[in-house]
Formats: sequence, structure tokens, C-alpha cells
Amino acid sequence: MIRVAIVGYGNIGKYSVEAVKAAPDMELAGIVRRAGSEPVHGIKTVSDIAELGKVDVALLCTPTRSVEETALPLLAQGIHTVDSFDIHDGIVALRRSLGEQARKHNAVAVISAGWDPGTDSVLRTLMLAMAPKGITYTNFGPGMSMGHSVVARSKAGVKDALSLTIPTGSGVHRRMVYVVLEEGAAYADVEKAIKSDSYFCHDDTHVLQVSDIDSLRDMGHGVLMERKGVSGSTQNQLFKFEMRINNPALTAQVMVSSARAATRLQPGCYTMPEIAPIDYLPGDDREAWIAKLV
Ligand SMILES: NC(=O)C1=CN([C@@H]2O[C@H](COP(=O)(O)OP(=O)(O)OC[C@H]3O[C@@H](n4cnc5c(N)ncnc54)[C@H](OP(=O)(O)O)[C@@H]3O)[C@@H](O)[C@H]2O)C=CC1
Ligand SMILES: N[C@@H](CCCC(=O)C(=O)O)C(=O)O
Repeated sequence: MIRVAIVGYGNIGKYSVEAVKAAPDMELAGIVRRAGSEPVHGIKTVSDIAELGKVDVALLCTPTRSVEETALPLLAQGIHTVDSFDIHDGIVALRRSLGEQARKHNAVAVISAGWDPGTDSVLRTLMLAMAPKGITYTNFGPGMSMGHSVVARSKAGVKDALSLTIPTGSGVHRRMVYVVLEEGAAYADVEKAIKSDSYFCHDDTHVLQVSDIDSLRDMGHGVLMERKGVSGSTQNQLFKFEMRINNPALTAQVMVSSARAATRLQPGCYTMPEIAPIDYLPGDDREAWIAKLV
């Protein structure tokens, strides 16, 4: 059995518990929370991973911006890590940093292993191989972006926040950010802090003050990816992939499947397109999967 620890018990952490429990080849070693956090009922909860005994893989369910500082000390202990880091233009730098640490300590890091980046990245790669010339549009939503919501919640003066992604066509998005303010906080300061953050500043972003987030929260999301391109010299090849999903449930499942792959890889750091898809699946009988799937 692969012993898995969950680091951070927010939305992705909660769904990761279910995904680990549903995996036939994994057992949950426990949950690592920040010091002073409540223990999770019925699950060993610690603030230092060393208290969990042997851990093969740690699922980093912390905010994207704390992935690197969380992963480095775990890799130094020889623990494999999986994260869903979603700052697209920071992925190459993270891969270098975690790769160096992983190779030094005989460990594996699988990074950006959610649905976007993650499984969508694999599909974009395959669509490119299928039609090397052309354009791929990735249209998100409408739905709740966990990453953007985390960033909005991190701003001074914000008590709670929810960021919705609205597709406006051809891979362009509007961001509708609903915020509950702390007492005494100024709306204009919060609006400025959110709109100037790199998660938001490239998109048409609207910040709306509300009195309650719970009555708005719906963790559904989705994507429509379309590529129109050229195979060889033949034009007008059209590919489409669409899904409507519960965002944290899918992200957690992809992380769990990536944890399995991590145990099969040579030391280093990998993104999902670099890993053979069969390595995400349970069991040792590779030929059985090939007979069934290929
Ligand atoms: N690639 C993809 O497709 C996707 C990626 N994601 C990524 O997952 C990340 C986590 O999302 P989500 O689970 O909704 O986030 P949450 O805010 O719900 O949970 C994050 C948890 O991390 C822990 N934590 C550690 N440091 C901090 C800190 N400085 N501030 C706040 N919490 C901290 C807390 O757990 P505790 O209290 O137990 O310590 C917290 O509950 C997002 O940042 C997003 O980028 C999400 C969806 C899809
Ligand atoms: N990384 C996203 C998942 C992909 C959708 C997205 O990027 C968006 O809604 O902007 C998330 O954190 O929910």
C-alpha cells in the first residue's frame, strides 16, 4: 500500500481524503495542518509530518503560492510530493527548483497535477501532436476558480471571497469576485489589491461586495477546449473536449492518481504531460491495461 499524507485541510484537502480512501492501493497516513488547527475527526492530524511514521507521498493541498516552500523540506526527507500549482507562467521555474531538490534526495515531485494545469495540459499536448499547426482555445466555466478564490481571500480586509470565471469566448474570461469585507475595511482598497494581483490583472475583473458567501458558493466548474488545425497538409481538423465537474473533487482525484505515478518514476520533477498515462492507474499488470485501453 502507498502511504499518503494530506498537507492542508481546505477544499482540495477534504476531497483528497475521500479520493485516497477510494484508491485500492493507498492508505491515509494522516493530515498535516498548520499548528493550532483543529484535528480532523477520526483521522490522525499532526502539525509535523514526522509524527505520521513512514509516508511515501504527500499531497500538497495548500495555496498555490505556498507550494514551493512546502515541497522543498518534504523532498529533503525523501518524501514524494504532488501539488496542483496553477500559476501557468511559474511552472518551468518550479519544475527546476523542485527537480534539483528531488534528484538530490532521491525523491519525485509531480507538479501542477490538477485539471488545469493538469489533465487539460495532457489533452492540449495530444491535440498539438494530432494537428501540429492551428489554434487551441481553452474556455473555462462558468464556475468557481479555487486558485483565484484563495488569492482573493488572502487580501487584507477580506473575510471571505469567491471568484467566478465567466468565459467570454476564444479563451478570454471575465472574473466576478464576490467579497465579504472585514469590519472597517475599505472596499476601494480591497478592489485595488485584487485587481492588481497577477492572478487577476490580465483579465476583465469585477469585485462585488456582498454580505455572505455561503449562499453563493457552488464549486461546480468546467472547460470547453477546442482546437482547429492542420494534420500533415490537411486543413480543418476539429477537436473538442468538454467537461462539467465538481472542481475540488476532480482536482483531488487527479492528485491521488499522480501520487501513484510518483512512486513509479525516477527521481526528479515532472508535469503531467511528461508521465505515461498508464502510470496513473492502479495495479502492476501493465499488459492488462494495454489490452483493455489501447
Ligand atoms: N491545477 C488545478 O486544476 C487546480 C488547482 N487548485 C489549487 O489548489 C489550491 C488550494 O485550493 P483550496 O483547497 O480551495 O484552498 P483552501 O484555502 O480551501 O485550502 C488551503 C489550505 O491550505 C492550508 N494553508 C497553508 N498555508 C496557508 C496560508 N498561508 N493561507 C491559507 N491556508 C493555508 C490550510 O489548511 P490547514 O488549516 O489545514 O493548515 C488551508 O485550509 C489553490 O491555491 C489552487 O491554486 C485548485 C483547483 C484546481
Ligand atoms: N486552476 C483552476 C482550475 C482551472 C480553471 C481556471 O483556471 C479558472 O477558472 O480560471 C482552479 O484553481 O480552480
